[in-house]
Amino acid sequence: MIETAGLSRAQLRRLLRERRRALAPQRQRQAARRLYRQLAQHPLFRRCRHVALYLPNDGEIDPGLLLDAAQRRGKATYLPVLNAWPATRMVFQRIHPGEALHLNRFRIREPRPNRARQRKVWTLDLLLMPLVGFDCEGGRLGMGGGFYDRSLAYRTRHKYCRKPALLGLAHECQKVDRLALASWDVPLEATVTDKAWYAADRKMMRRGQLHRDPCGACE
Ligand SMILES: Nc1nc2c(c(=O)[nH]1)N(C=O)[C@@H](CNc1ccc(C(=O)N[C@@H](CCC(=O)O)C(=O)O)cc1)CN2
Ligand SMILES: Nc1ncnc2c1ncn2[C@@H]1O[C@H](COP(=O)(O)OP(=O)(O)OP(=O)(O)O)[C@@H](O)[C@H]1O
Repeated sequence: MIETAGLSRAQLRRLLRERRRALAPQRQRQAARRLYRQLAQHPLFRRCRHVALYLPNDGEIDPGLLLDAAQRRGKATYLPVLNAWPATRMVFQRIHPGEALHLNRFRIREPRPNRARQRKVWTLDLLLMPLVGFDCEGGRLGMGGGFYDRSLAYRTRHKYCRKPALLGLAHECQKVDRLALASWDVPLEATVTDKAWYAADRKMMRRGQLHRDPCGACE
């Protein structure tokens, strides 16, 4: 496991991105299958009706099998869509199997913006987030654009809001000893890797319940 002491967020991001990009295609496929096995039968995934995922980029662990399973099971599936530059907003838009995609400004595939198919993030049940790095306490390091942080900023105002459940997805080799929380960081309920679940509240997590109380303002 990487020790973060003495490393800046930028240095850590570079190191961890190199690590995940270095995984051979066969290792990536194996990790994706293992990730699927970790999550597909978990109550948080089984019960969710509206789930946002991502299409893998830059060596990220691939949630494609979960996307297929969610669609087969009749769940509504969403992908992140960036608003046109210079806007810094990211929204979640429903995606159907076989839908045409284009490349966004970071060359990540996403659906063409269509307001009618977008859903407010706090009305989703489950958000599966791509991680660059993570710790065992819900700490998360992303690509550094602040897109997920800004989308989730409402959670710092409504601390007891439990929607959506936030699960980070990562390769095991992206685990670090400790990530300092910035004031805008929203902790994850858990991170799921190809090997294990890392949750601050393990018992609740196994039962598929979240440790937060419902927030009336956000229901
Ligand atoms: N698969 C996936 N989709 C996603 C995200 C993600 O992390 N993974 N995002 C999560 O936020 C958003 C895109 N965020 C990004 C933020 C920064 C960079 C970035 O720094 N990219 C370049 C350098 C910048 C450039 O080309 O202008 C790089 O690769 O270094 C990429 C994506 C939306 N979609
Ligand atoms: N709620 C917010 N409002 C405005 N700016 C924000 C907010 N949250 C984060 N940011 C900005 O986003 C930038 C990136 O933050 P950080 O380094 O934590 O990225 P990250 O968590 O790795 O990225 P991401 O959220 O895209 O996965 C920071 O410079 C911060 O100022």
